[in-house]
Amino acid sequence: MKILTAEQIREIDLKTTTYENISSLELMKRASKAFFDWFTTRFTDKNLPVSVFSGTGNNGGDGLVVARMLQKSGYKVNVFIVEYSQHYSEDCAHNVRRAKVENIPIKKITSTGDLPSLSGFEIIIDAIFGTGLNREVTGIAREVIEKINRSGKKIISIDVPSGLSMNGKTYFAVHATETVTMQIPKLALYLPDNRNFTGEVYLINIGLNETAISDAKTAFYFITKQEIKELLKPLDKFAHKGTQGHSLLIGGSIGKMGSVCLASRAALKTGCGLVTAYVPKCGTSVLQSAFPEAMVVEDRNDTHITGIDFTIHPDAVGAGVGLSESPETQHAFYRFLQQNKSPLVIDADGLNILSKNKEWLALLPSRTILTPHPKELSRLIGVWNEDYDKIYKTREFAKKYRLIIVLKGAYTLIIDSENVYVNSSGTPALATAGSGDVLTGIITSLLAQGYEPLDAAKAGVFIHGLTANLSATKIHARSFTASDIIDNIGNAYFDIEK
Ligand SMILES: NC(=O)C1=CN([C@@H]2O[C@H](COP(=O)(O)OP(=O)(O)OC[C@H]3O[C@@H](n4cnc5c(N)ncnc54)[C@H](O)[C@@H]3O)[C@@H](O)[C@H]2O)[C@@H](O)CC1
Ligand SMILES: Nc1ncnc2c1ncn2[C@@H]1O[C@H](COP(=O)(O)OP(=O)(O)O)[C@@H](O)[C@H]1O
Ligand SMILES: [K+]
Repeated sequence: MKILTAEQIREIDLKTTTYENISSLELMKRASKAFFDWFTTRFTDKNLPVSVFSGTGNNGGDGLVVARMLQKSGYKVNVFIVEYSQHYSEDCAHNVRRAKVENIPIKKITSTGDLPSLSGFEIIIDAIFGTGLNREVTGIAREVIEKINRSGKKIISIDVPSGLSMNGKTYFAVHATETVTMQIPKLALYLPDNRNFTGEVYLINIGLNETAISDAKTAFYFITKQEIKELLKPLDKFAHKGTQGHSLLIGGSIGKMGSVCLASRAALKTGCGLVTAYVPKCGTSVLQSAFPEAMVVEDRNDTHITGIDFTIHPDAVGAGVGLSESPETQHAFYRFLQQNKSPLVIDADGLNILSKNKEWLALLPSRTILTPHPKELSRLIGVWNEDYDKIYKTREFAKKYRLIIVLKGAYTLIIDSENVYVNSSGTPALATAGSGDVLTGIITSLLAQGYEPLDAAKAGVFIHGLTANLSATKIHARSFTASDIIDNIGNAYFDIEK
């Protein structure tokens, strides 16, 4: 699904009205009805008093239509018009008149003295600014937003939290508890710098014209379940373990063998036919008792890897989990990179070793997948000022070395030399020890099964996150573990193929 800019969305709004021969007012009604449907499903108690804060643009217009629909269906609604400008958009002005006719209590806020008490309200609907914001919020709008943010009430933002910048760092905006955005994902809603503004983000379909959307050009995408469903390969009736791919996981050192166990088990549960772990001697019995399905190739050294020598021919290699950064291990890793021809995933200490020896990046096969968390990424590319800067620097880095970067986080980003994909699955339950090791195993397995590296990264990250969504009502987020991710990979496949 495309992520688009405010300008592109404006153009799609316009094309929708032209292609479908409807007025902009009609489109506003469609959008507001979609929000109303979401809201009335989410808040079924009509006695909860609702206040709608609307601006004077089309986002304010949406708020006014929503207020009318809510009052009509029995909710107690008050509207406050934040008059930051005396210029009203045509559709907003029309809906102010309609709201007055329908006797909705409306109060204008033009100066500090007009600020209302919020104590009588349970829910605040924020329709002050949408994607039309083009400068920092000042004056009365700022005062209102400060007051809303201090209220401690539930704040539901229409389209975007008012004040959120669509193309740069945001310093001041509504702190929404939930944001209900109109059909098209906006990048700003998924960036960690904005986590205090957006709250939980929901996408609602407002019936924008599909041709208009498909005409828009972008380098940013939001990964959906449907896309992952389309890229998964069917299981061949005559499949046998030799046709399903062989994953090799290289890693582990004394005290850190669990990481390789997790990655190897995740690889097998993701569906490759064979899994081999390459570990130091101390790891062999750990692996073979914890995970009998895996084969083990043993390093000559006891505590950490000192020479990566094997005779098997893996279809994909995942290297780095629990590896350690001892000088002998670094040297072994270097020699491995010089000889390796298999598709490759590198995580954890594998990334740290590369950060210390950046010239080795040139040895990586084209489309190698690196899976850093933000700290590991900064060791590779240096520091960044804010999220947009981080994304552009990462894309440059991916381009320079022809890599695919999986930047882990709440909305994991998959970045190659051209495009940026935002993952849509996952919950904070995934913030648990070994979660990243499991991801490495999943992606390595998909690579071994013959998926293109970008598809393996996208599907792997989505499946990993989905295990947490599917377990949300069965395992409390606080007690969800990396092993629970592995145990739910099958359920994730079921859910995607549904
Ligand atoms: N065609 C329509 O009627 C549709 C309307 N939609 C809604 O329309 C919104 C966009 O509406 P608009 O483009 O009218 O803009 P907004 O309602 O987001 O912005 C309000 C107005 O304030 C002005 N402004 C911008 N920054 C300001 C600042 N810091 N201080 C004071 N004034 C400022 C702008 O010139 C703009 O006219 C979307 O977010 C969405 O909610 C869409 O949902 C669906 C289609
Ligand atoms: N709040 C969150 N929401 C969704 N996913 C998360 C969240 N926190 C962490 N994750 C995911 O969990 C994994 C953690 O990986 P990593 O930091 O390498 O952990 P570890 O080193 O413990 O294995 C990543 O895939 C990341 O995207
Ligand atoms: K808003």
